[in-house]
Amino acid sequence: MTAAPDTAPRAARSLTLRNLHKTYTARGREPFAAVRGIDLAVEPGEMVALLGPSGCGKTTTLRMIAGLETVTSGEVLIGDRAVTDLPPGRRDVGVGFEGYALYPPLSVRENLAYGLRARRARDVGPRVAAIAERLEITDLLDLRPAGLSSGQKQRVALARALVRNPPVLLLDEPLSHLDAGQRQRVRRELKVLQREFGYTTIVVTHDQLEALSLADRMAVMDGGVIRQFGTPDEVFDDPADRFVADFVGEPSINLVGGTVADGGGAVRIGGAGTLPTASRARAGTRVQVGLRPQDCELVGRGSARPALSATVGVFEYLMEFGLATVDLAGQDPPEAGGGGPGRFVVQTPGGASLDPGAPVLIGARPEHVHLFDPGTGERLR
Ligand SMILES: Nc1ncnc2c1ncn2[C@@H]1O[C@H](COP(=O)(O)OP(=O)(O)OP(=O)(O)O)[C@@H](O)[C@H]1O
Repeated sequence: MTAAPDTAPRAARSLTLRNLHKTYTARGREPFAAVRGIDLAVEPGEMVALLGPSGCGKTTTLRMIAGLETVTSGEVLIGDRAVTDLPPGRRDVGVGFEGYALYPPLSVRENLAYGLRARRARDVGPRVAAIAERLEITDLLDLRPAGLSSGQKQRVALARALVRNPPVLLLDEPLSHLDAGQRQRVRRELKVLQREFGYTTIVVTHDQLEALSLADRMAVMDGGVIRQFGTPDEVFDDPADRFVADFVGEPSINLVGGTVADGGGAVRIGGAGTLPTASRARAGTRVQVGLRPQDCELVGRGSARPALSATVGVFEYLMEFGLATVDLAGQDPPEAGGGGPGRFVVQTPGGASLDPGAPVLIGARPEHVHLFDPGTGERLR
């Protein structure tokens, strides 16, 4: 009987986190709860991005999954096997972390082959050559790590994580040191490899575009908890709260104070006018209104649609689309230099151009007008 070749896709495994906590305790310092109860169910072969501001606990979470950090409480399961207390080498995960040791005395080729040899894999040479080709590091194979740039080291670290076809792959900012062109190519290759081999993948990133383009679903974290877990579309179009609405999206969502209009279904924004909303918040409720630049629609004068009156401040032409910064009518003047309370950014279709000083009317579809509690940031549905 012939054994299956080493390069065959491995049966994908699920990855489950159950009420995961991490409290750092250092002598002479207050204990610090970096991760405060994370539940996450990643499907076999799925790619999930952990996204969130610096210090929100992304790397700590990844390190606990890898076994590089002890777990204060909770469970990590790969498939149905609890791995919480296993050392990293027995978890069957591939790790591509920044600065995760490449062995300095070994060449890049030997670094890539090392893990395969340790597992008595076959076809070591061809497998190393194949992954090197795909990550554009063939010409680096005979160099030692010390002679590599940070971008080159990053691609070698990624190749080393991928060459084993691990059932679970953990990546921390895998493309951060690459230049724009290379980042795009390696990102695409990573996605192709992931589809081909079916590794269940968690990728930590600061970069929203990276998260959007790579991930099947994303978990938006803040303060050691997951605020929302969903597809990029769900998170963008249906944010769980103001934090998620504000963190995800480029340019940022417009936020302005308003009051739910008589009869509901619309929200009044000072003297600027009203917008329709799908929220069922009660008439008279004071709210914060969120509307994405991409969801703003320019309304023709004389239209009966509810809309906000504004004046164009600046217009930036960005080829495929334009960005107009407008001042809403009847609002407090915006703070000097920054987006004040009455300032909106409006994305316009390519080809359209708006002159500074021009009056405009901004409308939106009701489902795009999100209302939040001004104090807690909770979504008012
Ligand atoms: N070994 C440690 N001892 C004490 N506190 C730590 C330790 N490692 C991390 N922290 C703290 O835990 C919090 C979460 O850190 P973590 O590195 O997980 O965040 P992150 O979301 O990955 O941030 P970044 O995007 O900046 O890497 C931070 O406030 C950090 O200062």
